[in-house]
Order: sequence, then structure tokens, then C-alpha cells
Amino acid sequence: MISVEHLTKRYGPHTAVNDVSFRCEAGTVTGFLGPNGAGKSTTMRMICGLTPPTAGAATVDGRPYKRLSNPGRHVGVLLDASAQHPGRTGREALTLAAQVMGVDRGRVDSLLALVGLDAKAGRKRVKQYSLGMRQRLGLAHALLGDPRVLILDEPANGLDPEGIFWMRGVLRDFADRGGTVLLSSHLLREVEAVADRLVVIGGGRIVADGTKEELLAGSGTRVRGLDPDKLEWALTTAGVSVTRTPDDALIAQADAETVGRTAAAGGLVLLELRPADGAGLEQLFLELTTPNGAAREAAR
Ligand SMILES: Nc1ncnc2c1ncn2[C@@H]1O[C@H](COP(=O)(O)OP(=O)(O)OP(=O)(O)O)[C@@H](O)[C@H]1O
Repeated sequence: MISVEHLTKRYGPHTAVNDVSFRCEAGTVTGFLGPNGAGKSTTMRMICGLTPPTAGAATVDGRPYKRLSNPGRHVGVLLDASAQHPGRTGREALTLAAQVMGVDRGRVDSLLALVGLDAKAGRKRVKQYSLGMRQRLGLAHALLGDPRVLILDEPANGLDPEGIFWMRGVLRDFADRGGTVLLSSHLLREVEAVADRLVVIGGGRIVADGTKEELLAGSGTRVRGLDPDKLEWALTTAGVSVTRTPDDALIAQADAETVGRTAAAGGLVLLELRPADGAGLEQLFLELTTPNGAAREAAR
């Protein structure tokens, strides 16, 4: 489990991370989402003891990262895929890490295979690796100590769609076996498919935190009527805020029953009525992470 309590990081007058708290439970994948510069990497670096917080604290399995003995056996970390020594081969890099962690060297080859780096790739120097290959090596490195927790910063960067699909499978399997996964991305679509929970950060603050279902429920109801103008008017008059989609449907900030009853009271014919789907989540994400959206949330 990962617990983040009121983490704050200031660089001079700039607050990169502002009073951030969240938890990642065992058996779940948590997607840590936010646009570039939102504070994801800084938060993850603080969890891993690489950046000292200005205030607040984080623990992994109940202890600060720095107090874990042989941390690689508890937490697999991939913060920067290019951090490996460029002159070593992938296999050498993993073998060395196995020695440091006291892990059986026999795991090196099975992990290279698991992450899709064949024997030839294992013999190549890291400087010859593509970004996708470095991410695969980084994941192998993170898994080497057979940890219970994974912390991965933008691991899908540089992977092709097939690689992203593959990585989702590895992470899902890790969590289904009781592991805890925290993975960051600036792309909602990248984590939506694998994450059980989403923590959204914008401008250094947490702007949304919940299960996908909770966040979707909060993202409203999609409704399409025979007469979109009248429907919009009826909902707005009833105090429900609505936005119009390009296909003349409305995303109403109310549950389906409220929307249906409002339409019925106005004698309006509905063609569609359902919880807002992924599009609603996308809209929520965009809204929450734009400066005005974040300010609106913080003011609530
Ligand atoms: N060492 C540093 N010194 C000064 N400012 C920093 C430092 N590290 C990060 N920042 C600033 O803190 C803010 C958050 O950066 P951070 O890298 O955590 O964001 P991010 O969400 O991970 O985005 P990205 O995906 O672009 O890395 C940014 O404004 C960044 O410029």
C-alpha cells in the first residue's frame, strides 16, 4: 500500500505540489493523471525519497521509502527509462541490479523474456535501445526484486499500441495477484483501461480522486431529445447545468432519473438517456486540468 499525506513541494516561490494526499490499496492499479507540469513526477519522487518534501510525508507498506531495507525487494520503481547506464547491455544492467538486490541471477533471463526483450536485445547496449525498449528494460528492473508495490512514471511513453496493451496486461496481472500499482500518465486513455482508481492532479493540487465508476457518476448523464433546444431549456430552467455535444446530445450534471423526470414534465420525447461514458470522463479530465477548472475545484 502507498499512503501520501499532505505532500507539498516548493521551489522558491513556485509550488510544484500543493497539499497532495491519496492512498493506493493492495490489489489495485491507481492511475495518476495530469497534464505536463502538473506535479506527477515530483510527487512520485517524493514518495521514493528522491526529492525531500517541503511538508507532508509518504509511506510504502507503512514505512517511508528511505527506511525500507533493500527497497527494491519492496517497491519496483521506474521514474526515468533513460536512467540506465548507456554503455551496459540490458542483460548486464539487470545482472548488476540482481547482485545489488541479492536476487537470484536466474531471474534476469526470465524477466527479459517477460518484458519482450529477446536474447539479441539483451546483448545490445542500452544506448542502442529505443525509448520503448528502455521502458521494457525499466519495467524488468522494477520487477526484478519481486516487489509488492510498483511506482511507474509515464511507463507507456515510447511504446507502440501493442506494447501499451501488453504493459496493461502485466500491470493488471501484478495487481490481481495482490500487488499495488501507481502509474502516471498525461493521457487519460492510456490508463483508463487498466486503472481501478484515478487520482487527477492539476496545477500541483488533487482535483479528482475516486474509482472510475465514481468519477463517471460525477460526470453526469448523456441525454438526447427530439427537440434539443427545448430539452436544454427545460433542464436549465430546472437548475441542471448542461453542455452540448457536437451530435446535439446534452451532458447534464444530474442523475438519469432527474433528467428523465424533467423531460417528462415538459412532455419532451427522449431518444437516449444514459450515464455519460468515457467521453464524459475525458471532458471531466480536460475540465479539471485546465487552469480555470482546477481553480473552480479548489474553490469548492
Ligand atoms: N528541480 C526543480 N526545480 C524547479 N522546479 C521544478 C523542479 N522539478 C519540477 N519543477 C517544477 O514543478 C512543476 C511540476 O513538475 P513535474 O515534473 O512534477 O510535473 P509532471 O506532472 O510530472 O509533468 P511532466 O510529465 O512534464 O514531467 C513544474 O512546474 C516544474 O517546472
